[in-house]
Amino acid sequence: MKKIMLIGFGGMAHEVMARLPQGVSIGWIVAREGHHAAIADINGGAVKALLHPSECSERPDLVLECASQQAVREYAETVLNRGWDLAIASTGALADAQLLETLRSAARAHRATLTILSGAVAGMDGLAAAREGGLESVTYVSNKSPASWCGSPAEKMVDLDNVTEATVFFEGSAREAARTFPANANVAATIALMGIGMDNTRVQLRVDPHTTRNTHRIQAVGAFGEFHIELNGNTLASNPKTSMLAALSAVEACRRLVDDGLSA
Ligand SMILES: NC(=O)C1=CN([C@@H]2O[C@H](COP(=O)(O)OP(=O)(O)OC[C@H]3O[C@@H](n4cnc5c(N)ncnc54)[C@H](OP(=O)(O)O)[C@@H]3O)[C@@H](O)[C@H]2O)C=CC1
Ligand SMILES: O=C([O-])CC(=O)C(=O)O
Repeated sequence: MKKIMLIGFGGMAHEVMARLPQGVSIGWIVAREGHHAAIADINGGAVKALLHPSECSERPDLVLECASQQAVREYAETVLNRGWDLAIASTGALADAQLLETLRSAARAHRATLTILSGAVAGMDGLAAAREGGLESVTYVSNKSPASWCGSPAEKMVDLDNVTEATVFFEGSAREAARTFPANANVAATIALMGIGMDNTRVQLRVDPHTTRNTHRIQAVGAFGEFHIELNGNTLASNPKTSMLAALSAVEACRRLVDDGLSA
């Protein structure tokens, strides 16, 4: 049985717990103290609640971050310095070039892997392959409902309650997008990390009162040719900011621990 550590106890973490592949169990959950009683109730006390990964004295088979960019800043280096493999959802934390370098060198030094979950988008394998031949441009457009942008800085850029048609409220680099919208624009950072980088990836963020889905459009142009991907993702019932596919990419990372044979 593979035993993983979850970081976070919100929408994505609950989806992972509900869909955990056979042969994988959750040994530890890093969460704020307010969640510890609920964690202690899972599977008759089989899961240990922690305030920090350093409280764990065993080696998890995988540490899965489903929390926030702040959580990546707080815990990722500790995890990698112990030589534990880490997969992150809050990829926008890596818009901080210094943190990215720190985590890369910790992973190299301790023979751990730092996996960027594909999250809410598809095509990251093709984008990384295209990069090998040279990419000219990568653009990303995110289109979400007002509920998705609620609680984000979008509130100050557009009137979310009264918007009547799809409206662009942000244009800039992936680095700016990921930093400004930490709970909504991790996808911009993921695309940048797999493609032409944080400063060269152009991003447009839109609010659309006529949708309930999170739509991600990627256009990549390079020596390989050109691709356009449009993904219309359903959101989690528990969190309209988060696409179900993002949670499913975390589930798939767990499945890789037990499936051998074919790999994408
Ligand atoms: N790469 C991608 O495509 C995507 C990435 N994401 C990222 O995944 C994250 C999780 O999504 P989701 O589960 O839907 O979000 P939720 O807001 O539903 O849950 C986040 C959980 O993480 C906890 N948390 C946040 N920061 C910390 C911390 N520093 N220490 C301990 N616990 C922490 C929260 O604690 P509390 O309840 O105490 O506040 C909460 O339990 C998002 O914030 C976003 O960064 C999301 C969607 C797509
Ligand atoms: O889940 C999504 O559609 C995207 C998201 O929140 C993010 O990029 O942070």
